[in-house]
Amino acid sequence: MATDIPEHQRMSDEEVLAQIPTFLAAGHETTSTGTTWALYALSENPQVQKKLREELTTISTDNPTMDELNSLPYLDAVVREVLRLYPPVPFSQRLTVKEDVIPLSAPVTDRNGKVHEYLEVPKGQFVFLPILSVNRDKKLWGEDSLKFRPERWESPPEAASAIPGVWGNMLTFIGGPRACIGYRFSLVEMKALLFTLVRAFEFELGVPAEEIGVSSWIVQRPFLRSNPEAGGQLPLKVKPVRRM
Ligand code: HEM
Repeated sequence: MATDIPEHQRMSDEEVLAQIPTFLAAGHETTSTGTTWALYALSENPQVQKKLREELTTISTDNPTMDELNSLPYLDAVVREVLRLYPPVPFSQRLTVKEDVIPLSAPVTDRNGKVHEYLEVPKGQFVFLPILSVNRDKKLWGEDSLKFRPERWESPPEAASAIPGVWGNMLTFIGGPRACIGYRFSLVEMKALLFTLVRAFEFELGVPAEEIGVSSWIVQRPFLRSNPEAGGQLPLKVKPVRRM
């Protein structure tokens, strides 16, 4: 236990141990799945993979520092685009603890034709947070919102800046006081993994793209449509990169 902080702020061994399942579920599954989707997107977009590899080989060490990883603009754009298009946590929800009013940026018409300038929510109401839908919304991201295009981060659309996410104008890590506490760590972790993998190997899908489905529960993962019982998987062909 840390002795350099006041006693009332110290955590007991029991409290520290109780964090482990959270960190395994919230920290490991999400980042590993995000990296899996990055390899999927790079396999489906060989020209992006090539451009990324060219940038990664400008660094002379195999063990870059965090600052070196963060200095690579195309790696940053690739990670942003992966986490926009394939957010590992596709949705969440909240339960209102008191009656409230949700302001709207523009009026909405409900299925009965009634126009709402704002939404009234009663106490005890579940509110669905559509992370994936907001990250892919054509009204926010443009007509090519479903396309994997890291170059969009050179000038992100004005409309997306209104998304109240804690990071990157997207809802991938949610926003507000209960946003993801591990997002900075996971970003640099994904960058470090991609740095090492993409410098060393070329990736191609090991099955036709139509074979790959998306299973979505808390974390969304790829699976094989011909073998859903086997659970999450992404077969890839991996070849060592030949350095001249
Ligand atoms: C790509 C990787 C990650 C994604 C997409 C992600 C996503 C999220 C999301 C969406 C939430 C909000 C869930 C909700 O309240 O409904 C969340 C919360 C949380 N995340 Fe992450 N996360 C990632 C990585 C990490 C890492 C690496 C850690 C820890 C090392 C972590 C720890 C947590 C914790 C403890 C919370 C709960 C925060 C709270 O309720 O106050 N996450 N994460």
